[in-house]
Amino acid sequence: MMKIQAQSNIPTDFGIFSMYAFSEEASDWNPHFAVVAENTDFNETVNVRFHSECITGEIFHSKKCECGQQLDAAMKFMAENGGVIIYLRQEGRNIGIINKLKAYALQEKGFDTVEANLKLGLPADGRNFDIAVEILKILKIQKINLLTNNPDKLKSLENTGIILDRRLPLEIDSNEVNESYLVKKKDYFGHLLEKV
Ligand SMILES: Nc1nc2c(ncn2[C@@H]2O[C@H](COP(=O)(O)OP(=O)(O)OP(=O)(O)O)[C@@H](O)[C@H]2O)c(=O)[nH]1
Ligand SMILES: [Zn+2]
Repeated sequence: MMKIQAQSNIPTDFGIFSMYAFSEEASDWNPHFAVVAENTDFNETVNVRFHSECITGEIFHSKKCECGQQLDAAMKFMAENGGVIIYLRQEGRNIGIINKLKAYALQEKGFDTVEANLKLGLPADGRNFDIAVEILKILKIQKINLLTNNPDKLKSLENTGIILDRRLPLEIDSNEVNESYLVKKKDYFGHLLEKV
């Protein structure tokens, strides 16, 4: 069973957060995280972001997606309003970084973000958000606002006992590279995007 393996404060440019690592085994090198802003009251409605890992976007500032900017915007929002970022080790919509780089290589040849995954024999989106729900339950969070544009994340809360108060949009302006990626998100995955 997944549980809290460790917890510590981390001072950041946005403020102080408390970082929890979750895994089944303490030896797991890729635990999921809950990153909790100061002044977050778990007994009130809690602002929450489910965020899937994106090494290219978050660490190397790739312009192919908007993940890094979304993570920064979410941290800023949580620092100002209280809340929790649940950081899921679901790199590349859960196909892993090696497969994501293979998918990017196919995208260089003209396949789009969905076609490239399918061409590799992988699902367009291999995630489910049950782990995030499990983390909310471990933290005893009952009622949330979810920062997302992704309808699947909203659906994942149905019949879980977690109450969704509001969806809070987290929309980033497109750049010259990622516009078609964002259009595909909207048209294929049904993301609630208003700027594309
Ligand atoms: N396979 C694949 N994964 C990608 C690609 N571009 C971004 N990703 C991954 O897509 C995921 C995006 O996750 P999130 O930031 O949680 O966002 P989301 O599901 O779009 O929903 P929001 O909550 O609206 O941001 C990350 O795991 C990225 O690594 C791509 O072209 N191919
Ligand atoms: Zn990304």
